[in-house]
Amino acid sequence: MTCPTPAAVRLRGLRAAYGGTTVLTEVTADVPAHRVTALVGPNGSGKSTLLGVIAGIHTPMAGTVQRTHAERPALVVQRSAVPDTLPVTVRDTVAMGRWARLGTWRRPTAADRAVTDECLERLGITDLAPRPLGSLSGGQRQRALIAQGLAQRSDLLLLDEPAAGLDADADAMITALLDEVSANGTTVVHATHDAQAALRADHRIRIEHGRIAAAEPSRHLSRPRVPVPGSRTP
Ligand SMILES: Nc1ncnc2c1ncn2[C@@H]1O[C@H](COP(=O)(O)OP(=O)(O)OP(=O)(O)O)[C@@H](O)[C@H]1O
Repeated sequence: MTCPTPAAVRLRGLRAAYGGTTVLTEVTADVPAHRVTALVGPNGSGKSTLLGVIAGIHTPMAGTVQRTHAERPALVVQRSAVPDTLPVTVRDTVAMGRWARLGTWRRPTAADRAVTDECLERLGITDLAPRPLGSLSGGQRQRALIAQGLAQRSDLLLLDEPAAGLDADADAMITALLDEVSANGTTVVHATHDAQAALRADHRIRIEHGRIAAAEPSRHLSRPRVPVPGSRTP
């Protein structure tokens, strides 16, 4: 199913599997550029797998993923995917978001450190920066992972249930953040079980049993947006 605005990601006839088990079948959909798309569906329907395929970390068995983005996608995983024992601080975790841009040998510049500071601040975790990641609560850790995703400054931001387990204030903050990021030119896709969060998105793709069940724009999609080149902000 396609959407009426320019697509940032075009998925055509995708099939994805783990070992011999197919979990996505004939997935065809478009992700609108510079908008927030909510990926919805029941547990096990294939949302995380599809995010992995879009991010390029899960290779599909068939079909194509066409991305119009210039930059490597930023994927924010669920906090449960990060081991408690990882011996890094919150600042290290967020700074890792800069690694893809740094390359192997370059040291972080003042600009890289400024982006890290900005993302810590944006997620309200500056005071947690020196703490080991493993010592944080689930919600605090989730914020750190989102800050890491923002620090990549990618034009395609993918998030797997970013607000799961967050309190109401943090949930509202994440929603506002995703809107702000997309308004500044980044394409956002987030998997969610939150019906309200899905309704607030510009566009929704519903997956059931590994197949696209529906793709529907909201009224917001006709809202004019003027992305400002180079001004993607956390
Ligand atoms: N690493 C894996 N190895 C084998 N099977 C997997 C793996 N990861 C996911 N699966 C299976 O693939 C299917 C889709 O899982 P996926 O995590 O993509 O669903 P989801 O919609 O994100 O679920 P949830 O809402 O519970 O997070 C499920 O049947 C799941 O059991």
